Amino acid sequence: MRIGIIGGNGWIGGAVARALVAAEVVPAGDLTLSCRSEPPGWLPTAHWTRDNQALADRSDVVILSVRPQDWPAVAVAAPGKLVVSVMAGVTLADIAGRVGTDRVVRAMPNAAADVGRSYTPWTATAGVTDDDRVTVARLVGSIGSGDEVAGEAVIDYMTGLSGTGPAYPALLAAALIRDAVTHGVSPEVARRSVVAMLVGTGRLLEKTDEDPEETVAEFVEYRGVTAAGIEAMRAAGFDTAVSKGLAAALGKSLALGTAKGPSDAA
Ligand SMILES: NC(=O)c1ccc[n+]([C@@H]2O[C@H](COP(=O)([O-])OP(=O)(O)OC[C@H]3O[C@@H](n4cnc5c(N)ncnc54)[C@H](O)[C@@H]3O)[C@@H](O)[C@H]2O)c1
Ligand code: PRO
Repeated sequence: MRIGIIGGNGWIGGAVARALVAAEVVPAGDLTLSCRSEPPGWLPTAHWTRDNQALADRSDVVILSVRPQDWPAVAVAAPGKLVVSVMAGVTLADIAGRVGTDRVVRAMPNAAADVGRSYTPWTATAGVTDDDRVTVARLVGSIGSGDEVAGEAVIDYMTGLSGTGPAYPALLAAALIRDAVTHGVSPEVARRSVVAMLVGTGRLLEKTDEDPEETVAEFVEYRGVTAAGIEAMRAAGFDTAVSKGLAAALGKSLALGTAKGPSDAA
């Protein structure tokens, strides 16, 4: 199987490229990566090109990883081939029509792909075969875990949820660290303690399979220090702020699908 990544020099395209080779889904020589400028120097044995049509012609699977705003300028035909898009907002029908195939998948990874911990939901057109699903599961498995989900509405929503990857936990972490530092904790200790909290939380939730709602309830029922913190955060609008943030992210995700013009101008 030969794989091509349009936008292979980007944040996500590059992470996927390195993961595919590391997981031995494809040898570097069978990987084609397109970029708009000089090849960056990593994966030197992959085939680098500026010609997206040449990339599609020498690949069995084409991954689309340009920003949604740059998609209208990508002219590429991959008739009948499996095309996997990671682009926010851009629809299956748009891709199928432009590329000329009925085998299209929309997958939504996140930046933890860089450390093999992306959660990547995906959905497929009716033309996607059982063999294609096995291929997509291998692609997704190389950067972490994922699930096939029912329809594009779920992908559009998940773009603003799991697609944001480390962003919301980092937002919480930054607020926690800022507050700790204003209370006299050294920045190094604040950062180390908060990162340990995030990693520890992830590992605990994974290990116990506990619903986070139960974790919160357990601490609230304990009626101690943590309960006081949780209740004050909720009274100050924590849940509302999260809902509003997710609604804004969904709105942007839908709007990006109809975005026009180069990302540089966005
Ligand atoms: N960054 C994320 O966390 C994230 C998460 C999920 C999905 N995505 C999606 O992944 C896609 C890529 O995002 P990114 O963050 O990697 O962006 P990026 O800007 O880092 O990478 C995009 C790459 O595409 C290149 N490019 C643009 N037009 C091109 C063309 N015509 N031919 C070849 N290369 C071209 C750019 O030069 C750039 O290197 C986007 O559609 C985005 O919605 C990103
Ligand atoms: N990260 C990209 C963005 O912020 C796409 C989904 C999440 O647009």
